[in-house]
Amino acid sequence: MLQALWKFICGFGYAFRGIWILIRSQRNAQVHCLAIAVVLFFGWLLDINTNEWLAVSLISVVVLALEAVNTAIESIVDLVSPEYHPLAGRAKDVAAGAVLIAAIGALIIAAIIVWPRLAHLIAG
Ligand SMILES: Nc1ncnc2c1ncn2[C@@H]1O[C@H](COP(=O)(O)OP(=O)(O)OP(=O)(O)O)[C@@H](O)[C@H]1O
Repeated sequence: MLQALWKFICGFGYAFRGIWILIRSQRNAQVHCLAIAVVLFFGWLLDINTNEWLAVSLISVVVLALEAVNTAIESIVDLVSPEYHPLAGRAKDVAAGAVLIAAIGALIIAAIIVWPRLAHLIAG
């Protein structure tokens, strides 16, 4: 029982180490973190409502989580296929595409939240 609990706690340690590796080594993950900080600041500044906070939080987590999966896929591909192989390239491109899809979704959500306020401001 105690051993199972210790294994469970160690699992968290490995996961936090993974997050640390992601943020320390990946420029894109650092950019995403900065973008999330900017979004949180503007969310506070624009006083967005609960549903908008939910959308912003969810898409931010999805982008960062996909960046982590993309980084893991890149590492595995580099391990098993250090030489050029079309399938290795395909795996990396599709993984990067997943991050891009989420990032485009984040931009669309940001536009949906900001646009009405901007239009209101412009209309005076
Ligand atoms: N082993 C390989 N075989 C075929 N194509 C590859 C291979 N490694 C990389 N590529 C191609 O080069 C592109 C860039 O690969 P790279 O390893 O630099 O990934 P990256 O996404 O730029 O990584 P990072 O975010 O760490 O800079 C890939 O998306 C893929 O198209």
